[in-house]
Amino acid sequence: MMAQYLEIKAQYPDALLFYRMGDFYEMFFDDAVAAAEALDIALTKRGKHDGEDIPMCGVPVHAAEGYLLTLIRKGFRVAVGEQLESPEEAKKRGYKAVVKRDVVRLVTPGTLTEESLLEARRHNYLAALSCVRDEWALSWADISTGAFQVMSVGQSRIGAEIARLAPSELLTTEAVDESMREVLSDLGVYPSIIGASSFDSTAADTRLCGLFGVKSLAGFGSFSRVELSAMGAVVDYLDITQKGRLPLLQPPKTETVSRLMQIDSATRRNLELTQSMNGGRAGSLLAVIDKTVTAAGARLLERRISSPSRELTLIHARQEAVQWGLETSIADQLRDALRRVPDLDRSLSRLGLDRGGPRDLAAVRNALSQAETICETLDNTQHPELITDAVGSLSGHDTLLELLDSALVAEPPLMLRDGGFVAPGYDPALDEARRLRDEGRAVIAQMQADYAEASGVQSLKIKHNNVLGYFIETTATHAEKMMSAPLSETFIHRQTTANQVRFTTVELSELETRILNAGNEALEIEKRVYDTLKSAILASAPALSLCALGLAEIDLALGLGHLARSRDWSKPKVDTSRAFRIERGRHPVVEDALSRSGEPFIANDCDLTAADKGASVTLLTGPNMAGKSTYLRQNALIVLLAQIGSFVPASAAHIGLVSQIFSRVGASDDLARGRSTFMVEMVETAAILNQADDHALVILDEIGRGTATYDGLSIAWATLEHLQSVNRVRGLFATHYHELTQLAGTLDGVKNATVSVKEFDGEVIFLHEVRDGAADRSYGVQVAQLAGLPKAVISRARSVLDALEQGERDRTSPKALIDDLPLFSAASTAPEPAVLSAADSELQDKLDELLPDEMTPREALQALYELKALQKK
Ligand SMILES: Nc1ncnc2c1ncn2[C@@H]1O[C@H](COP(=O)(O)OP(=O)(O)OP(=O)(O)O)[C@@H](O)[C@H]1O
Repeated sequence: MMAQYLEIKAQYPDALLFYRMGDFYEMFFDDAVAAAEALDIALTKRGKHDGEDIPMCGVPVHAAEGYLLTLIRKGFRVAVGEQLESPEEAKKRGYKAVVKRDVVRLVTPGTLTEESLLEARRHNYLAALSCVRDEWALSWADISTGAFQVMSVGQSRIGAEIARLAPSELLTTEAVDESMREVLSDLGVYPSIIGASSFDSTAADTRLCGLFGVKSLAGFGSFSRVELSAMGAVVDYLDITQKGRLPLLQPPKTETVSRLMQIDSATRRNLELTQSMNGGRAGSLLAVIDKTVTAAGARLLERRISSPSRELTLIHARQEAVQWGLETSIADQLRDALRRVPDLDRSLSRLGLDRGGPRDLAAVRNALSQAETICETLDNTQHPELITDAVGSLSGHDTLLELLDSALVAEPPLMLRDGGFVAPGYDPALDEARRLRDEGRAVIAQMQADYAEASGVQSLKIKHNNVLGYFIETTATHAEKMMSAPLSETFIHRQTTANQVRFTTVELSELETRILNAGNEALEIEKRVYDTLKSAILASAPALSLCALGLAEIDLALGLGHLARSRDWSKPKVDTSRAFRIERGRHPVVEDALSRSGEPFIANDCDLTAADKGASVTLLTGPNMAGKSTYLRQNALIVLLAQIGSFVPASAAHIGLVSQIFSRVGASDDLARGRSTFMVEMVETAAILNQADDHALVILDEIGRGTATYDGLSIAWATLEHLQSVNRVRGLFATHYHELTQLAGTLDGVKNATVSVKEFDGEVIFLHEVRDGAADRSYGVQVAQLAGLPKAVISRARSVLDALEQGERDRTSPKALIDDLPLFSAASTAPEPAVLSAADSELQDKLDELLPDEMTPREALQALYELKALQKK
């Protein structure tokens, strides 16, 4: 057995080998050590190899999925080695023959299909990155839904595209990995390196034609060599991991960079599109706007947010669909029906890989029957084009639906091997076998009663297990009686356990054979029915995928419509101009968070409309905490929402198509890669200045703050000039360098805006209102006070600030000025006690007790005297 193990393991050096032994998957040697630690299970040993103990650990087959999930999440790949014959079959080949085993599947993060291993509302992409003669292409597939795409991409955009797709697994060759290592590790992507032959473009052509059963791929589009190579690698890897069982992939679709709004990975992170800064879905734009009720609808929304469009007709068509979702009077009825739609895509893919079960058949049936209901509700009226197309895909499945309806019970069991999912009346032979089997069971019950009476042992039971089959069981106290004459003539002893004795009888054995035969027969028939139903479903797979997409499209239109209605969003005007006018815009995520604590969000306008060939940049100054970052982000998000076809959180918006969004918001260290905060900021700024075109939207938040004041100011100054004159972008530039506001007077298309605050009694009150003009100061000290800095530090900071500002006005050098400052005043001021003195609190209590409305003038006067006295004390 060990020889067999080692032979199989040698073929999968990079994966853990799950080696099937009866009801367990066992792991040996280093695999066992690694898995025991990762799974937190006991490490034992079994036998010896080269004189050394063999480490071993194992997981029960019935619970294997949970363990697989943990291992995959921890970055392992698992080769599942199954027994390909029964021990009895093996024995026929000789007493010492080892049961045949082989790997039936390599489980990797990008090739999962199990419901429990996948996140329902997220895609699970397997991607391949290829390079042929300096041309690059990415191909990606989600085998759990069948989506399959390819895209040629310039080398500089690879990082951005991978960030958009966020694949669970990326395939490359050694050479590609070497040249892209820095970009990939920046994104936290560690590729699976596979052989260069998987990327061979000629082999890819043959492989793809074979997969789709066509002579030429021309019918799907024309693909370049590098595109073929990337697609071929995906398919070859699927072939390797699925051991020749290829998933149901849809024909490949080409995606073109120029049709999508380009968003680089830093911007994606900063805007928290599908993930918030802390890595989860909660707190992201996606989480706040997702009102879909099906998993496929949610996945469609994720796809849209990750890649907003730049095609006007498509955006308008999507807007129409959302408008329909908002206005239709039957929205609630439709959403109710959609809620009952199971995940058709994922069931289809499991059936395609022969990894499905009766519940997947039922899922297809339930989805089709809901689709029919929805189709009937929608069929007779006029709809926007997108919805009409979607409705069209819902019908035409009557024959399949009727077949599934008549063949399946309402709620089938999980496992095929348990049987019991075919409806009575569907197959006469099955009904007959089941009748025999069930009658047998009734006879057993009768037999138990008879034996109990004949033996006088009332507690006697007839039971069943997989080792003994049917047997008669009594407690050990009756053993002697049962095993002596006359009872021993009927009851044949089989087994004695700690508390029980087990018997059989000739009659019981005969009955068992009858029941077993009938049961087996029933199961065999059910398996045949399963295969027929599965084939019928797979024969309609392309139409079913379209139906799934149609349902998702309707769900998404209703979801975004619901959002627009419930949050009072409006339909933006999107065209090819260079307009950018947002009235009373809001930040959807911040607004959502504030509304939960009952606080209002202050809406703000934004006008970045640019002249034909010019730029339009607003310089935003204002105190800390006033809402500058929120304002910057909200305008970027509104554009993004507009270009996915959604309504936007504003009372009106007019947006000329944006080609790229860039944002530099907030700073983060990348110490692991030896980059300081300032370095990260400069790398990102460089990317913007080198790439932004005149249809880009750029939002920069406090650029240059990570270095000395004058260095930072100069960099910010030059950056702004470059964006205005060379890139000619529409943009927002938040800064604390008030010196920059002078540029508004000199540079065309640059204007100032500020977020207003009120100062009251030395404290700032944030109004969060953006208005024209420049701020005169940052109120940093006041904000620091709000944050709870000790009073002594605050008052010292105030005097330093006053002196510095005075110095600037008098043109004194800061050095001389600082020399003049009372350097030790902070140290000499004793920190103010944080706790009120006894007299203070007495005074406070007295004040609290007074009720002026209920006092006579005399009482009031008296109280005044008392307060005075207390204050003296
Ligand atoms: N328009 C608004 N309406 C209501 N509350 C707002 C608004 N904008 C911002 N806020 C609140 O103010 C807080 C601070 O906002 P933000 O981080 O945008 O300030 P900032 O000006 O960028 O600050 P800093 O300069 O310190 O980075 C937010 O967390 C939010 O709770």
